[in-house]
Parts: sequence; C-alpha cells; structure tokens
Amino acid sequence: MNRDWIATASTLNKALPYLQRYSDATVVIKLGGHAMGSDDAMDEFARDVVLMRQVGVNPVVVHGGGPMINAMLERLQIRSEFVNGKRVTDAATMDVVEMVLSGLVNKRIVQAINGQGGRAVGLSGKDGKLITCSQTNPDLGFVGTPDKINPRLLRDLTEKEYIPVIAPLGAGRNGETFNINGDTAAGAIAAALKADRLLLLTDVAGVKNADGQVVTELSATQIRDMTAEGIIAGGMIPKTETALDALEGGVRAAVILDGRAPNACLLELFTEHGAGSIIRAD
Ligand SMILES: Nc1ncnc2c1ncn2[C@@H]1O[C@H](COP(=O)(O)OP(=O)(O)O)[C@@H](O)[C@H]1O
Ligand SMILES: CC(=O)N[C@@H](CCC(=O)OP(=O)(O)O)C(=O)O
Repeated sequence: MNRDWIATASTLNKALPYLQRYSDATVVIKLGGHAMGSDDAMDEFARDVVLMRQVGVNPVVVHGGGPMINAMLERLQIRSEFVNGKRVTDAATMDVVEMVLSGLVNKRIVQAINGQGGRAVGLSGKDGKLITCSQTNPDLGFVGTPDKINPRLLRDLTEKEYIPVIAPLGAGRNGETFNINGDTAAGAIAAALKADRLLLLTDVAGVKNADGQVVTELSATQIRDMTAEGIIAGGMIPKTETALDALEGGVRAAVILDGRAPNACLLELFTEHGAGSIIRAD
C-alpha cells in the first residue's frame, strides 16, 4: 500500500476524536493586523475557516487591522499615538479607523472566505447592536470598552451556517462611534457566546518564557507572574489579559498562536499537540 496513503489515513484517524469534540463548538478567531499576510496567506486562513465550518464548527472571526489604519493615517498625514497598546482616537482618527476596519479590512476577509466556498457576512459591533461601549478613558478619546454584547445576531447567523466577520467598533449610548482594541472585542464576544475556544492569532508562535521558548500550556497564575517579571510585555499584555478575562467570562480555553503558520487554526483544534500557548483557568 502507498506510504503516503497510510500516513494520510493515520492522520485522519488521529483527528477523528477532535473532529467529534468540536462538532457544533463555537470558536472565536481573532485575526490581528500583523497576522494578515499576503493574499495567499489570507486565502489559506480563509480555507481553514471554511473547513472548520464544513466539519460542523461554528467559527466567528473578529479582526484587527492596526497596521492598515496606520498606513491610511499616514497617507492622510494624520498623526497617531498609542498609550498602553490603545490608539488615542480623536474624531478625525475615528473616521479613518471606521473606514479602514469596516471597509477595506472587513471586506477583504469576507471576500477571501467567500472565495473559498464559505458564506461570510461582514459586520461591525454596530450591526444588530452587537457591541455597546462606554468610553475607556477620556484621555484616549473615542476608545471604547464593551459593556454590553448582544450575541443574538451571531447565533442566528451561525445557525444558518454563515460565518460572521466582525470589525472591532462599538456604538456609544449617545450615538458615538467607539474604536475597540481587536483583542478586547474578540474576548468580549467569545465570553458572550460562551465559546469553546478563543484563538488569538498573532505574529509569534506563542507566549515565550525568559529563554525565548514558547510555553505550550499556561495557567492564570503563571501569566500574572510572567507579566510582573516583565517577560510578558508590550502587545502581549493586552492579549494575555484578554485571554484571562475571556476565561473568567465562561470561555473554555484561550490560545495564543502564530496566524502566519500554515494551517495554524486546524492544527490547534484537530491535533493532539495543538499549536501555540493554551491558557486554561487555574
Ligand atoms: N513573552 C512574550 N512572548 C511572545 N511575544 C511577546 C512577549 N512579550 C512581548 N511580546 C511581543 O508581543 C507581540 C504581539 O503583540 P502585537 O504586536 O500587539 O500583536 P498583534 O498585532 O497580532 O495583535 C510579539 O510580536 C512580541 O514582540
Ligand atoms: C483602541 C485601539 O487601539 N484599536 C485598534 C483597533 C485595531 C486593532 O486592534 O488591530 P490589531 O489587532 O491589528 O492590533 C487600533 O486603532 O489600532
């Protein structure tokens, strides 16, 4: 018998229990701007999401797009700065954030998924009153913290086998538009859906220890210690905080993994060793 065939059959056999475990599971995938590569990489991500849908998983995609916002702000000669990983957002910046996230980035992902045979629907947190926000801190301008998530529309869509693709914007109670950090939005949505998995796709293989090695399993206590020691720093801080908040909100596990690695999401869900760093409640 052909060796390749035996290897394929053996891989499929090993994947079967995982395929069964995730049948009808809700998996929230956050695709960060740095994890969005070339058109080929986007197509590969889209293929994985469509395959998840085909085997009965309910994928919900929440995206970022920080580098794409930066590029547009530069073209428009609008200066921008970050405080603690959040973009200080005045009214002019908010307009650009909404145009880039809800327009260019959201539709690129929707089109990629549809191009691979999926049925993606692009939304922002404003649609169906999905995300209501309050201001995070007056010093940051129109940066919002989600305080009410209405997951009904998402449930209706996933039940009908649509794949929601969500831009991290929210509505204020007085008609404002708020800019939400993509990780924060994904965590809040995952908690509201009581998702089985929150996959945070980024540009590193996982959370690294002081020796630069990826730690494959982490507890909340380990994360707190590594943050206090400065081992978890920069953009990894909001990511691990989001993971912990999501677990507290009822998500079963959160995983930080490299979105640019081939088949990252599939390896995480459907193989024994998974991918990246998995964080479970203590
Ligand atoms: N302990 C750590 N392990 C891995 N990455 C870390 C760690 N501490 C800080 N980082 C940094 O966090 C970055 C990921 O955050 P960020 O750039 O905000 O990602 P994204 O744009 O995907 O949301 C990594 O590229 C890395 O430079
Ligand atoms: C408040 C805030 O900082 N919002 C982010 C939203 C996009 C984002 O989170 O993009 P990444 O996931 O690619 O970093 C921003 O304006 O850049």
